Formats: sequence, C-alpha cells, structure tokens
Amino acid sequence: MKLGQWLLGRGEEHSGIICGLDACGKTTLLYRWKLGETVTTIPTAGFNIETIPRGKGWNFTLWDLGGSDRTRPFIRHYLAQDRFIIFVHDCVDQLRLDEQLGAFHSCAKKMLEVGARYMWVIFNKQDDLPPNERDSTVRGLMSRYEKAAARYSDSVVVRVLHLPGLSAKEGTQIHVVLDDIKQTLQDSQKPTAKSQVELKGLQSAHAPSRWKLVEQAEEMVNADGTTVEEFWRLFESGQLPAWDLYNLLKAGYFIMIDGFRVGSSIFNSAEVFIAHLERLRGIDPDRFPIATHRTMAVFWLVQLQIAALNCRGGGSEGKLLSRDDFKDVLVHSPELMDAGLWKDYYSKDRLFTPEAREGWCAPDLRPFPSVIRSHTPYTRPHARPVQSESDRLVGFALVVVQKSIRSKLTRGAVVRQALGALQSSTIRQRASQTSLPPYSETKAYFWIQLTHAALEFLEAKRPREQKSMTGRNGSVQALTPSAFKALFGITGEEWRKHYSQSLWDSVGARMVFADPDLKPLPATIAVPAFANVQIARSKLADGLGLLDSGHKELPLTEDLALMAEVVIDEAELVDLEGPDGPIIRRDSHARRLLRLYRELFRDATGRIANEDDALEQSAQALGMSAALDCELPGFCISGLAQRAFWIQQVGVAMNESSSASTFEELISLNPHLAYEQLPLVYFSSTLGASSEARDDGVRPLIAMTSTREQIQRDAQLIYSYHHMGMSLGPADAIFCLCSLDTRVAERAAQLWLDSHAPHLIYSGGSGKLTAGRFTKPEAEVFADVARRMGVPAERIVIEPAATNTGENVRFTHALLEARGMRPASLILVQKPYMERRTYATFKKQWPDPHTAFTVTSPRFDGFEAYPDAENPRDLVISIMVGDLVRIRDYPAKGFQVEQPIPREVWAAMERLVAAGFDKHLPEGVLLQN
Ligand SMILES: Nc1nc2c(ncn2[C@@H]2O[C@H](COP(=O)(O)OP(=O)(O)OP(=O)(O)O)[C@@H](O)[C@H]2O)c(=O)[nH]1
Ligand SMILES: [Mg+2]
Repeated sequence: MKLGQWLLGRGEEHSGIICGLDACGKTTLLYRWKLGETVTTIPTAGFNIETIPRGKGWNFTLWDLGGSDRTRPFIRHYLAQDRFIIFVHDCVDQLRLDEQLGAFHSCAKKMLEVGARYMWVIFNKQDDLPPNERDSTVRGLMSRYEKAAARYSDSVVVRVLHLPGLSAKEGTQIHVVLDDIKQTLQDSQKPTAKSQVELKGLQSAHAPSRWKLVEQAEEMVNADGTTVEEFWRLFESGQLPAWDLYNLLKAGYFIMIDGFRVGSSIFNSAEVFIAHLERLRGIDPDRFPIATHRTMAVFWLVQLQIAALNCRGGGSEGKLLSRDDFKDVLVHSPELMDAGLWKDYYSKDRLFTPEAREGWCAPDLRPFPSVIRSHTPYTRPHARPVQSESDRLVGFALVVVQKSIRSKLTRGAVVRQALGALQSSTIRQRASQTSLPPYSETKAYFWIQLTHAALEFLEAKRPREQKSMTGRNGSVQALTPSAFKALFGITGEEWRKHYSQSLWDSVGARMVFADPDLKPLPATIAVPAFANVQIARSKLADGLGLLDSGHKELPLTEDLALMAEVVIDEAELVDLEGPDGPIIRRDSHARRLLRLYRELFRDATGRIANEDDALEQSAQALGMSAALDCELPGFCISGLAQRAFWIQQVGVAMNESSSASTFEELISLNPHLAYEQLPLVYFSSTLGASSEARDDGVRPLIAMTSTREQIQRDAQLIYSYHHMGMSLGPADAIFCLCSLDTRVAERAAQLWLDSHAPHLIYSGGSGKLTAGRFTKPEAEVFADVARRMGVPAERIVIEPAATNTGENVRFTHALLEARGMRPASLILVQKPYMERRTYATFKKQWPDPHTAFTVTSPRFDGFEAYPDAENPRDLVISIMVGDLVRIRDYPAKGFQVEQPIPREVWAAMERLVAAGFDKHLPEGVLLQN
C-alpha cells in the first residue's frame, strides 16, 4: 500500500473534524467554506458534514462537531487514524481561555489514542477584537498553544496557524487554512527517509496489516481439512500435527462454544481451556509449551466470543453457533490471526505479572470491546435493508410521536431531542453509507408534524374506533410503521403539497426548519377509506407477531439516540416527587439504569472518584455478573438473568467509556442501554421468560439452546450409564448399600420377599448426606423398613459403621466371616445411578475372588422419575457427576476395576460441571479424560 494511502485512508479522500468549544464559529466556518456565505446558525446539536472540493481530485470531507459538553465526547466515534482535526479557538471568549485549552488537550489525547497525525489550530473572530490589540492577543494565544502542543510533538503534528484577521463570519483568511492542510498532506505523501522510518515504527507499534491477516486466515482455513471430530480427538490425545496459533484458536473456540451451550461464563471456559493446556503440557512439554496464564486465556476467549457474535450478526441470525462455524468466524475476524492482538489492550508490565498469570486482570490500555457494539447499525451498515428516505423518516417520526405521547416531557422537548438525535445519527451513518441523504431539519420536522397530526386524530378524536383500529391495548404505541402508513395511506410524497422541490432540497432547509411555501402543515389528518383500516390491521398483526417471536434487532441508531435522550432527561427527574408520587414511574427503565449505574460506582452522586476506581469497579461488575454472586438490592428487573445481563451491559459500557464521567455521558455514548428490550436482542423470549432464567440466573449472552433441556439430556445420559440393567437370578445373599434413599431398602426387602436369596445384609453408618438427618445408622433405618415389610429380623445382617463403599465391602466381609458366612453370589442393591460404581468396587475389593456379583436398584422410569423431596434433582446430578469422575480415577488408586466411559458421557459430565453441578467432585480433580 502506498504511504499516502496508508496515512490518509483510501484514495484521495481527506477527512477532518472541526473541533472547539460551543459558539466558537465552527458551523459558520464550515458553511463559509461550503457556500461562500455566512449562514445564520443555531447551536449544533449533533453534527454537520460537508464535502468541500479543493481542486484536482482533492476533496475535503469536514465534520462539524457540536461544541457543547454533551456532544464533544462523541469525537471518539469520528476520529480515526486517517483524520485530521481543525481546532477553532474563539479569540473573543477570553473568559473560557482555560476551557478552550482543555478542549485542545482532550482532542490531542484522542488523537494519540487512535494514532491520528495532524491538527491545525486557528484563531477565529479576530474581526471582533479591537484592531490595536489584535496582533498581540493572537500572538499570545499562539504561544500558549505552541507550548501546549509541544507535549504531543512525538506523535502529533500540530500546526498553529498565524493568519492575521481570520474571521469565519467575514470569510477572511479562511481559505488559507484549507491550502495549508492540502499542502501539508501532499508533502507528507512524498515518502522521505524519515517518514518511512516513522511508518515502520508506527506499524510495528502494533498490527500487521489487515490484508496480511486476511491472507493468513484464508490460507489456514483452506489448508485445514480435518473434521471437527477429528480435530478434537487429535487435540485431546495430544497428537495435533502442529501446535500453532490457528490450532490454539480452534481449540479455544470449541471450548468457548461448549461453555456457551451450557451457560457458563467466559471465566469458567477459561478454566477448562487452561486445564486442557496443562494436560497437553503434561503429555509433551516440548511440543506444548504453553504455561498457565489466566488473563491471556480469558483474553483470547473474549476475542473469540466477540468474533463469534460478530460473525453471527453478519448473517446466520438465530442459528445456533457450533464448532463447525470456526472457519467462518476466523475469516470474518482475521485479526485473531495476530498473535500480538493483546498488545492493543495490555501493556507488557501489566500482562506479564504473577497476578495476571494466576488470576484475571482487567486490560490497562483499552477496555475490551463490548459485544453489543458490534451489533449496532453504525458498525454494521448492511444489517438493515436500505430504506427509502421517506420510509426512514416516517418510521422515525412515529417513534418520536409515540415517545412524546408517553413521556412526561413536553412534546417540544422530545421533538428537540429527536431532531438532535436524528441529525447526529444521520451524519454518523453517512460516513459508511454515502447514499444516505443528508440530515434536513425541515424534512424531519415535516414528517414528525404529519405523524403527530395523524396520531392526534386517533388518540383524541375517535377513542372507540381507534381501539378497533390499533388493536392491542387500543394504543397508538402498538402501531408499526407499515401499519401506520397503510392506515393513513401515506405514500412518502405528501410533502409535495406543502413544499416546492427547490425549497425542500435546499441547504438552508437542511439547517433550520423552513416554513412551507405552498400550503401550511396540517393539524390533523383523517383516516381515509375503511379498506385501509383492514390493511393496517393485518400489517399490525404481522408486526405484533414479530414482537411475540421474541428475537429482536437493535433499533436504528436514530431511534436509539432518541431513547437515550429520553432516558437522560427522565433520569434527571428521578429524584423529584410530584403531587401524586414520583414524577418518573417507579419501574421506568431510566430509574433502573440510573440505580444500577450508581450501585456500580457505589457512589450516591453518580460521579467517578477516579479513573482507576472506575475500571476496577467495572471489572468487578463483569466478574460479578460472571459469578452471579451479586444481588442488587431493590433492582427490580425480573429475574437474575435479566439482572446479570444489565449488570454486564452497564459494566461493559462503563469500562469502555472511560471518558464518561456522568450517567448522562455514559448513556449518550452507549445509547443501546436505553433500549429496554435489549435482552431480547440476545435472549430468545422463551428463555428470557423461563423460570430458570428467573431463578438460576446464569445464562450465556446469547441463547444457544435451552439450558434446562441440555441439562436434562446430559443427566439422563449419565444416569443411563451408571445404571447397568443386569438381570437377576437366585443368590446366597442380598447386599444392600445404605444411604438416604430408603426406596433402596424397600427394593432389597422386596427381593428377599421374592425369594431371591435367604439373607439380607444392610451396610452403612452415617454418610455425608445422612449425618444429622437420621438419628441412627443408615443400616438400622433400612433394616426397620425391611422389618416393617415383613422380613424376619433373624434374616437381616446389619453392618452399621461403613461410611463409603470400600468400607461397606471390608466391614461387611469381616462381619460375615465372623459369622461363618461365605456367599458365593451376591445381589448388590444400590441407588440406580450408583450401580456401576458399586459393581466396580465390589469386583475389585471383595476379598473372595470367586464371589459372583449382580447389581440392581429400585425401578424408575428414567432419570426424571428418580428425584424426590429427599433426593432433590440437582443434588442427584451433582452426585452422579462426582461418581463418574470416580469411575475414571479410582481404578488407578486400586479402589475399583476399570469401566470404559463413552466419550459422550464424559462430555455430558463436563457440561454439567460447567453448569455448576460440581459439588460432589472428588477433591483436586482435573476433568480431562
Ligand atoms: N464576530 C464573529 N462572530 C462569529 C464568527 N464566527 C462565528 N461567529 C458567531 O458566533 C456564533 C456561533 O457560531 P456557530 O458557527 O454557530 O458556532 P459553533 O462553533 O458551530 O457552535 P456550536 O454548534 O454550538 O458548537 C454565531 O453567532 C456566529 O455568527 C467570526 O468570525 N466573527
Ligand atoms: Mg455549530
């Protein structure tokens, strides 16, 4: 790639951002350049953008950023490595000199962050200075800025321009500014020895070129012929032909997907990943040298997670992600092929510390990207079908009017917010979608007015009909844009009755609302023919059907921006009481968000104490949501899953927006938070509403499959494995292993009553589970059951001391020996899911090698039928899981004979452990099979 292209982006496009405090003259300057005249300006709520030709293929695209405190932080969305800044200083505004310099510093810092190179500082409104002071004032200011700029001179070129008399209003000297910019950029394109060195330096500061990575990713993917199963087998057995980044990512991806499916957090998946790496290192430390590094493991899994979600966002909406998708994900996010990707987030000093190895450390350079961001339309410009301008504006107007009807704010306030939101989002989207027409205040306002007139008609004039027309709740809130358009027969050409084409499209009408030149705007619009009502009703039903199916797209950027504005304004009123209670509803989203925000900062005023604190806190919030051991008192969102979701979202947003120091800033930088139905973008509605989501809490960010079903399937699989299903013949004795479950006692007694054997042995003292619940040894409780069922006491042998299966064997064998009993065959009776372990233990430990064993248990119709009040489902699953691990590990210790464990059974166990059924694992166990 050519140096110039690299510096300035593709082709000859040169983009810059005009910055400076409010009212310093940015908009005036922009339109002086664009139109050659002075326009009447209002404070810019969002942005203006214009393209200004500068001779022979040189075009400047200039962004004019509103200078208010509220809009200034938005610069981070627009500044890029290849964009320059024109910083406008207002010479007249001497009271705010320090504030102006402060704004300059924050621009320079943002440039450092993104690696932008050039900034121009100009001094505006010199026409307003007394002529005799002009020169000295400007020179004084210049030296202040030059000094300030020196701090950044290593990375940023700041050109402080001396242009006597510069005035945007009068147009004096302003063209020299663009000339200087052009000249400087042209010069910088001529490769000099120095700039090549700089280029090299900058590139290695991090990041191989994206093309290289794309190439590498594609090469690896094309060369990879192994099937998913084959790969996993090779990985598990330590036989992968190469242990490179690609295979590492692939293994990490598989583990992440497995974790996702069972709802375990990235942190848990990282543990599984680490355990695998340790295992491989155990197999062959030379081939698999990667040592445990928890932060690094989490880092890569987070990157894979984001890549997976991005890829999913790119097309296969709603489809479950699986191991098979790895190649797609990688090609979609080739940056994963950059082994130094972590350098964007961590300094070496932070990453290579014992703490980062042992535990998880938050990144110190830049927070991880939030997953949601990649779903927002402005980074995913093609996510939505391209709409016509009128469709887009009608849809927007509908949201605005619906909001204004519901909101406590005045209609004027909502509309003002809406226009600002629309303006900035239009401009933002135009950056990636050049076909989008520019923002026009007149057009936007026209459609709002028209929509308002229509809804006014529905809402006020004809309440009864309105109900039948708008369906559900009889509320205009339920109207979808298509239903609305059908209902009123809106074609998108309505403006023609009111405006001439030339006024409609004029630059002036874009800037400020222009009164119609043909006919005044309507106050209300009547519903046309009845037929339209029918169409509308069916379209509305469609819309509602969609709503019910749960999965949602994130709304358009402008809708989000408006929602954000409303949340911000409502939040300001949250603490106010009106005559009939709080002004803002108790269950309003704004109230919840504000509360969560305050909780997360643990600071009643909602201000960040300092940046480190904020980072620490949001890192904690992430951890909290992962571990879900956090309860927010009074945070009234139904269900832990929802709560965890919002903690995660707000936490990530806080982590990301370190520049936001207030709730207001946080929300305007992260407007998606204002969308109440955000969880539905991730959760399917069924899962979100399920009782597990309410009660259990932990769920993956996206719902891959119902976790309950998966747990059910896995539990059944392990249950069936443990249950050996042997057929029974006559034997010398029935040997019952006692526990909490007296149904086992009954089964054994029944076998005796059915004459399977002359003797009935009960063995068991008090185990972990029965201690404190039975007042006497298990064997005695069990024997009581048998006696009640009619087994004579003299046929019952009681061994009341054993606390585990090994002791059952030894103690009972000794007891029988003492009585001179040497059974040649035993029927072992146990709980269904402990058959196999019991059998394997007796086979190994029973001192008489000639004794034959069969094993049985009470009958149940599958796993679901087994749990009861005394043996609750979750406990049983945990025990089954623990026993499966013992079946693997105990032969090596000499406790049991070997039993083969099918792979799918083991995998089911791992999923259950990841889902939290790990309470009965043997101590210090490693789960790799
Ligand atoms: N005397 C004088 N006034 C100017 C000059 N440039 C702009 N103004 C005036 O300053 C006021 C603010 O100008 P704008 O262009 O709207 O300022 P802005 O920087 O875009 O302000 P925001 O959009 O609020 O950030 C207007 O009244 C302009 O007429 C100038 O060169 N000289
Ligand atoms: Mg402006």
